[in-house]
Amino acid sequence: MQHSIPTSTAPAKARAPIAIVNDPIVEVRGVTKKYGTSITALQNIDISFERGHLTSLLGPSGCGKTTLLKIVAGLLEPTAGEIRVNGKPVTGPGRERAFVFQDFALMPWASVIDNAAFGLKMQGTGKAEREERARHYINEVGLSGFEKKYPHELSGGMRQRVGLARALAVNADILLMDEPFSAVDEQTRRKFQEDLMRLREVENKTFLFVTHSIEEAVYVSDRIVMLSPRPGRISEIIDPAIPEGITADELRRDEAYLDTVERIWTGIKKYVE
Ligand SMILES: Nc1ncnc2c1ncn2[C@@H]1O[C@H](COP(=O)(O)OP(=O)(O)OP(=O)(O)O)[C@@H](O)[C@H]1O
Repeated sequence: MQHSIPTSTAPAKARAPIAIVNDPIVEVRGVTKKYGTSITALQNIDISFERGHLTSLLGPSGCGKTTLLKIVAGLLEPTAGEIRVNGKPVTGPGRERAFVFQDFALMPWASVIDNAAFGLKMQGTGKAEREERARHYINEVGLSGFEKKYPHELSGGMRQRVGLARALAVNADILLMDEPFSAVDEQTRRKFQEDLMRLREVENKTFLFVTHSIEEAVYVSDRIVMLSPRPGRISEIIDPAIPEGITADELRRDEAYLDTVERIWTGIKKYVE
């Protein structure tokens, strides 16, 4: 794991916290998003995301996590401000960004390989090449042998892996994941978290990841961006600095881990009735 930056920053009252980023791949500049006239989902968000890192967006329900992810994906337009990816303004979805939906958005009538190859097909990649790439990533996410199966023949965890294979196959640099683990059981979730961290190392991707789970965020993230609601703003930035090579069991007893989980919970609980 690559938790290189020490735990940092204190909650700022007057100004939003600023994260130090050496090599930004995504820059969010002064982004405000209003829905209609009465809902300000995000207000003046400034944040950069480090290339090759896994950053989690965490915060109470309704603080704008999904809205921010969709704006970065180019699926939603900000009311004010802009997003830059590799220094270029975002005007819509792009090849360098892949969105992994909460429900994995698989096509029920298509086999695993066709689902995994779907993004490539949309990009106009020829059949032979897209099947080869899809097979490679099906193998990478541990689904070899299931190429000809259909989504209804798979468990929730397996469907999720197909969604991830599809996102990896288009070779996007940035994977935007909206609560990718919410629909699977705890055991599958843990296995998948480990796989995700391995993939990040092997594939050298940048992950932006929305989660509701504090423990998950602290476990998998290089950096956690905490949002507060009404209107959504950045309230705190935390770099968990979990020791490298630690097992899941050791982690749950690790003092730094427990302190970070507690600190985040203290920040969130005032919003939870
Ligand atoms: N299409 C929409 N129209 C109107 N309001 C919306 C729309 N989408 C989101 N909102 C509102 O904007 C705010 C932020 O929503 P968003 O889904 O981004 O939050 P979230 O932090 O991802 O929430 P959750 O954790 O519950 O998924 C909420 O108050 C939500 O009700």
